Order: sequence, then structure tokens, then C-alpha cells
Amino acid sequence: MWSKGIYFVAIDVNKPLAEQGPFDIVLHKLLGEEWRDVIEDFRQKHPEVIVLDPPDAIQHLHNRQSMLQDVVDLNLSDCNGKVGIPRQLVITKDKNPSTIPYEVNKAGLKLPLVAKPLVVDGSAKSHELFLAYDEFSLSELEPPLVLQEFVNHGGLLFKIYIVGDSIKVVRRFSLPNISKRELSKVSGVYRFPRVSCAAASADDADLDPSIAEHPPRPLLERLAKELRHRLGLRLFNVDMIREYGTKDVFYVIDINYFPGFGKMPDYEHVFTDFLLNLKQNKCKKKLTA
Ligand SMILES: Nc1ncnc2c1ncn2[C@@H]1O[C@H](COP(=O)(O)OP(=O)(O)OP(=O)(O)O)[C@@H](O)[C@H]1O
Ligand SMILES: [Mg+2]
Repeated sequence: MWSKGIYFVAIDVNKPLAEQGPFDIVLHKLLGEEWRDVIEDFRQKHPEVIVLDPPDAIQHLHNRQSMLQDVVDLNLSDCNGKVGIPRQLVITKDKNPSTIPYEVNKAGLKLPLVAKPLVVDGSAKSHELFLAYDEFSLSELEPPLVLQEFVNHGGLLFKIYIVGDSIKVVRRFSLPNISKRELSKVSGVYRFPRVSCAAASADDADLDPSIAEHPPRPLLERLAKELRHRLGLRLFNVDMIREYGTKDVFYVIDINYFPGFGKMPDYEHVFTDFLLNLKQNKCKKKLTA
């Protein structure tokens, strides 16, 4: 789509990049390995074009271990809350699944656990998640995996959308709490549906305020600023949960590159402002050069 003043285009991955354009800004979601080289090559040949987010930085989010590392390294003191990640263990591809119960015990992980494929490549399989009520059943699963402690969060998730400097929070329904009683009675691993694809938004629901209250703004601002900087990305979202029974203990469980922004309120304006700003800053730089 071309319009006067904004030269923005989403590239068509089925066509060679050289046949598309001219571009001022390139937005890409990096589908498949070869696109990484295509974009890098294009960037070097056309330094005047803004590539919104660098392929290497996007790639960093395709692995559930590396995606959360930057959150572990954060120190968000004095921001009205704490943000961490659930305790987790990576089971590499070379591990025999029968050793998983031993590994889980050795690491001291508490049940129940969420088992997630290590690599997120956009395929349905990479979003096949399991809930494990006992460690022995985990040997039914196929590594490479990330095993994450399940954190009770009152069935509500905060999706924090970041578009440049803008931050928007949307509440979504999530998995319900798992009680000690349920844990003692149930065993096995269970596949659970992709909660993020469920249509219902929790924003209009009549929810317990202690669960539904948004994370404090200063915390979100610091988190977004730090992650933008550390990840080197401008367009992503962070899935965050509040530990049930606390006011200000939060966990980041997932970071997605260029998520479905259609679910973000006011996305048309946010995106237009973001792109116009980029374009204006570029023009200013040209004038002062
Ligand atoms: N450690 C956890 N504790 C509690 N619930 C969790 C945990 N990890 C994941 N979940 C639940 O599982 C859902 C999916 O998890 P996650 O976002 O990591 O997977 P995904 O395949 O990347 O999903 P998406 O398509 O939403 O990006 C979360 O929205 C949340 O409801
Ligand atoms: Mg994800």
C-alpha cells in the first residue's frame, strides 16, 4: 500500500526483495532462515532504508531460553514491583527423555510444570504446550524442551504491546490456578489449547480487582525501555502474569516478535504515529547531515 508521505511496505516473502520497493522502511517478520541473509544483504546495499528490526535480534526470540535471558538480567528496583521469569530448565535434543525426571529433581523444579518446545519457528508444533502434573510422565515428551514451573496467576494474563515508545496493555484469559489438592490427585502430561488464540478478551469481564489490576505504570515503562534496548527491537509483546496472592510480583513467560497487533486497541494510530516519527527523524537527520 502506498500513500503520500509514508513510504512503508510489508515485504512479500514469496518475491525476491530486489524486485520490490522502492522502500523507505522495511518491516519483516523473518520467516525461514534464508530471509535473514536476504534482509542483511539488502540492508548493506541500501543503507538509506530503515529495516525496522534487525534479523539477528528477531532470531533471539525464536528460542525460549534466549528470549527470557534479558529479563533475568534486569534489575528493576524502585519501580513499584518485581519482574522475573519462572524457574526453568532446558532439556537439550541430545538428552534421552527417560532422564528428564532425574534432571527435574536435580534442578529442584516444583510441579506442576509447563513443557514448551525450545524453538519457536511459527509452526503449530512449536506452540504445542503441555502441563505436567508429575515428573515421570515428562519422559513421554520429545526434547528439545523448556520446562517451566507453573505459576498460579488467577487465570489472567497481561499482554504488553510495545511499538517503539508506545506501551499498551491488554488483559487475556489464561490457565486457571492449580491447587495443591488437584496436584496431589492428578498425574500425567496434558496438552493444552493455544490460549492466545482464544477470541475472548478479559478487558470487559467482571474480575477480582486484585487479579485484574494492571501492573504499575512505572514498572511497565522501565521494563519496555530496558527490553527495547537489550533486545534491540521496536515491535514486540511481552506476556506477563501476576503471581496469585501478591500485588506486585510479576513473571514474564513469553516474548513474541511482531504479535497480532490487531488485538491492540488503537493500533492504527499507534502504528501511523510510529512510522511517521521514524520518517520525520530520518528527514531531520538528512537535513542536519
Ligand atoms: N510458567 C507458566 N505459568 C503459568 N502459565 C503459563 C506458564 N507458561 C505458559 N503459561 C500459559 O500458557 C500460555 C502459552 O504460553 P506461551 O506464551 O509461553 O506459549 P506460546 O506457544 O509462545 O504461546 P503464544 O502463541 O501465546 O505466544 C500462556 O498464555 C499462559 O496461559
Ligand atoms: Mg510465544
